[in-house]
Amino acid sequence: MTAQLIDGNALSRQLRSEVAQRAAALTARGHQPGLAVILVGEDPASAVYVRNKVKACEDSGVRSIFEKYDADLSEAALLARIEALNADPAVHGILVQMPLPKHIDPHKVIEAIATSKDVDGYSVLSAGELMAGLDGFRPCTPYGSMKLIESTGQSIKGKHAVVIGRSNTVGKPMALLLLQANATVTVTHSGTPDLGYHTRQADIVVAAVGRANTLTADMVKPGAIVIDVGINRKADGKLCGDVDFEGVKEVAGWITPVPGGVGPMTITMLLVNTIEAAERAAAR
Ligand SMILES: NC(=O)C1=CN([C@@H]2O[C@H](COP(=O)(O)OP(=O)(O)OC[C@H]3O[C@@H](n4cnc5c(N)ncnc54)[C@H](OP(=O)(O)O)[C@@H]3O)[C@@H](O)[C@H]2O)C=CC1
Ligand SMILES: Nc1nc(=O)c2c([nH]1)NC[C@@H]1CN(c3ccc(C(=O)N[C@@H](CCC(=O)O)C(=O)O)cc3)C=[N+]21
Ligand SMILES: [Mg+2]
Repeated sequence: MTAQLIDGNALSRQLRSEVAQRAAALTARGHQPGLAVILVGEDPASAVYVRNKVKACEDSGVRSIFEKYDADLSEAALLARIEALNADPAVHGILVQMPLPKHIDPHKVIEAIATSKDVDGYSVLSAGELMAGLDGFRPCTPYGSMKLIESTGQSIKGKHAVVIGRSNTVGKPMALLLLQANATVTVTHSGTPDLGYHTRQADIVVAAVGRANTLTADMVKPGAIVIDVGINRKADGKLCGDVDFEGVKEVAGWITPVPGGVGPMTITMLLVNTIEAAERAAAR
């Protein structure tokens, strides 16, 4: 192995100890931060992620309000719950786990969440704030991926970053954050004819596709920083990312593992956003 491992669990531990200090300070002033996490339906992966989020809250002194509903919950009932949480001063962040059952419009749900509590950074207004370079909640996965890149100590300015994937929650905001850090950014997607042509020029690659082995060793420039957002389940039940870790680690300069890379950082940045929301509320 020539690449250095970027340890998302270790970086999460560091950042979560800061979160815990800020949570304790708020709690001492009578403003314990609170995060509402809503899960609708029985998706097993969602259940694991939600459990991780609730546990991370408990470990950091953030109060979690976990609400689990059957898959047949009506859209109107979910919107009513969000209205109630919007109005609850003890709730500073609201997260509705995606994906939702088909009869519920995710856009309606996301836009129902008060912008001041949109700790996922999924709303149109939060996305617009990011695009405009204004302060707002940044989506947790790209935000955490930036922290992982920064943890290498390498300057981002002037580097060529290639993002694979253009979803509203990962690829697009990732590209904007890299652009804000003065990288030269290329965004690729399923319509990109020769992915390797682009990634071979990249000093930084962020893979967010949802397909194992999308990035292989022959597609990576020696010394590159490789961030693997993908979460895929192999036939043996184990998790893997979008990157052929075994091959790419022999070429890259830095690489994140799956599990233990971006996943824990997503949860950490959710806590950071929640603390930020609680601090803003306490200052009002
Ligand atoms: N670790 C974490 O915390 C998180 C992990 N994830 C994981 O990250 C992955 C991506 O998530 P998400 O962005 O929500 O997924 P989406 O399915 O919404 O987006 C996938 C993107 O990949 C692109 N794509 C598909 N095939 C190719 C290809 N062959 N070459 C290049 N691009 C391709 C798609 O292109 P097009 O737009 O043209 O369809 C699309 O833009 C998933 O595995 C997901 O589970 C997601 C969130 C958090
Ligand atoms: N409203 C909303 N916000 C989200 O942030 C959101 C979402 N919906 N829907 C699904 C995706 C996915 N996501 C992950 C979070 C943690 C891990 C995570 O903890 N991963 C561990 C492994 C977990 C396991 O063992 O399965 C790791 O990579 O080490 C993964 C993925 C958040 N998402
Ligand atoms: Mg997120």
